[in-house]
Amino acid sequence: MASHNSPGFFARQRLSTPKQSVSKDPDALRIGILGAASIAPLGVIYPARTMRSIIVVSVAARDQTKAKDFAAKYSIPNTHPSYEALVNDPNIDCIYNPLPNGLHYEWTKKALEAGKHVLLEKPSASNAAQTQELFELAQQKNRVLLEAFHYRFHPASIYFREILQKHIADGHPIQHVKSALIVPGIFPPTDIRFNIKLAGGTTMDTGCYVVNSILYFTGLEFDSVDKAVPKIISEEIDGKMEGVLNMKDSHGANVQAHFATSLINSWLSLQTYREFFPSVIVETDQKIFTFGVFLYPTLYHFFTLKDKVTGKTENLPKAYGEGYTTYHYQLEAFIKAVKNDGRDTSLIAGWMRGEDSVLNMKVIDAIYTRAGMKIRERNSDLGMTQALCRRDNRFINGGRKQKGKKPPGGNFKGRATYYNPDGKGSCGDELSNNMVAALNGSQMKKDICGKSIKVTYEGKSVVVKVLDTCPGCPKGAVDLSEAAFKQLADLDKGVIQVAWSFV
Ligand SMILES: NC(=O)C1=CN([C@@H]2O[C@H](COP(=O)(O)OP(=O)(O)OC[C@H]3O[C@@H](n4cnc5c(N)ncnc54)[C@H](OP(=O)(O)O)[C@@H]3O)[C@@H](O)[C@H]2O)C=CC1
Ligand SMILES: O=C1OC[C@@H](O)[C@H](O)[C@H]1O
Repeated sequence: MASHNSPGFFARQRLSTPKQSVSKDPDALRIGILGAASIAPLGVIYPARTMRSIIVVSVAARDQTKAKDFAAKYSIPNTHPSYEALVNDPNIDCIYNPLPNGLHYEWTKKALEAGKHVLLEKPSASNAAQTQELFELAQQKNRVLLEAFHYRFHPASIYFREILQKHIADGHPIQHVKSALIVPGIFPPTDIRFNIKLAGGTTMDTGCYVVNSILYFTGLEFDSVDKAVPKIISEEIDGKMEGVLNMKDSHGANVQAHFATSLINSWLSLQTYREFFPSVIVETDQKIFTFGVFLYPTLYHFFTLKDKVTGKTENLPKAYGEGYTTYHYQLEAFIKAVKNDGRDTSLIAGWMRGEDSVLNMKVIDAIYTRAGMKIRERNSDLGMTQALCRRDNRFINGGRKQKGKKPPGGNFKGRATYYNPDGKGSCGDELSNNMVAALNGSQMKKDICGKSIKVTYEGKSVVVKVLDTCPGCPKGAVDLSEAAFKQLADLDKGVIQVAWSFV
């Protein structure tokens, strides 16, 4: 497993983006790609170039010119005029689905119904009920369906899991787990990750890896979400999520797993997450195992093992294998499963079974519920959800119309969250006073700047000055400074339902 003879950093990067394709076997699997997605080259196109057993035959995009340009750029021989045409092409064996999350269910279902094997990007669907349905259908159709948790197939992940599981089997129970994936704010606000209609949110996007790493490496059983604190950046979109999962070990003992994930951190603030970034830390009665950079082990990774008795930390050898990417090892595993007619995947190291995908989504659903947020829904369900939200908001605001320049009177109800105000708020004032709030975009007006509101929760009240706007917060909502929120509830609660009025 040690990496003494494995390729160095630059050789590994060259292996990630091969320019030429090897020649293909006559019975090579024929795979088509849904959408000219950014992840498609790394996810499938480049790894397929190094394998005789698979050929990328076509891509379909909503706009055919885009599909043709993409095909030309990546030497894909064909395009299809629509997603529908691609999944129904009898000359295609497998489909790669890297569409936005909210379209995973619909197009995977169509592909399975058309008899295709599917490599499906993470997270598998918008919620656990959809995932369950997809895997039932795959079983019914005897097709392979794999959720693309690529990191699991890399030799480094397999090694880390093996040494950890051996230590547990030797009688050392897990006492605590911590997993985090903090991505700096590299995606624009228009990105699919911030679109509720496409089932966005950081818990869906990066959080799904964090949840998966806890389940996969530790083998602990999920019990419940102890706490989930979101940073909501627009309607139902979590830019950050932190919390604790209650897990159980094989003896029924409780173990807490801390998780943290974000899509909006600045590069600088990554420093504060250095101890996590992006890593899995597992503490047993005797040792602390760390797998650093678990998600991108091809780029770089490290393993440390700290002895709690001696306090000594040992660096374990790295495990780059032949130097290929996580996506390469994943595609090899997918091909193996498809070529194995019995569909026995039990011997494929790292394999993500249907029940693992369903559980992963159940944990994500439970995190959203604990955070007081909605679980993600299918695209076509969204019309109804929004209608319900509008009704809720009318109720929250007592049906009052807010006209004119005067700050609205009356009593309001809505969601309160908290943030760390710094610099100037949208009113132009320094937010140095701790007892401040940002009012939701719908109710915030210029002449509200500097007005005080009294916010009440479970018999406790706090008076705060409105100096800022929370554009993405729903009507009725207030985003309180951390200091103000603390006077009403434990920060662990993250989201509370409050009543408030102008004073
Ligand atoms: N495994 C991994 O390492 C990674 C996985 N992912 C996952 O892959 C998926 C795609 O991510 P990414 O490649 O970054 O996303 P992109 O936005 O680059 O690609 C998504 C594709 O979906 C298609 N699409 C169809 N309907 C819509 C719509 N309404 N709005 C926007 N796009 C639409 C577009 O295809 P068209 O060409 O037809 O217009 C677009 O190319 C996500 O599920 C994400 O979680 C993402 C990055 C890394
Ligand atoms: O690998 C990844 O890292 C960044 C994420 O936003 C992306 O969707 C994910 O798959």
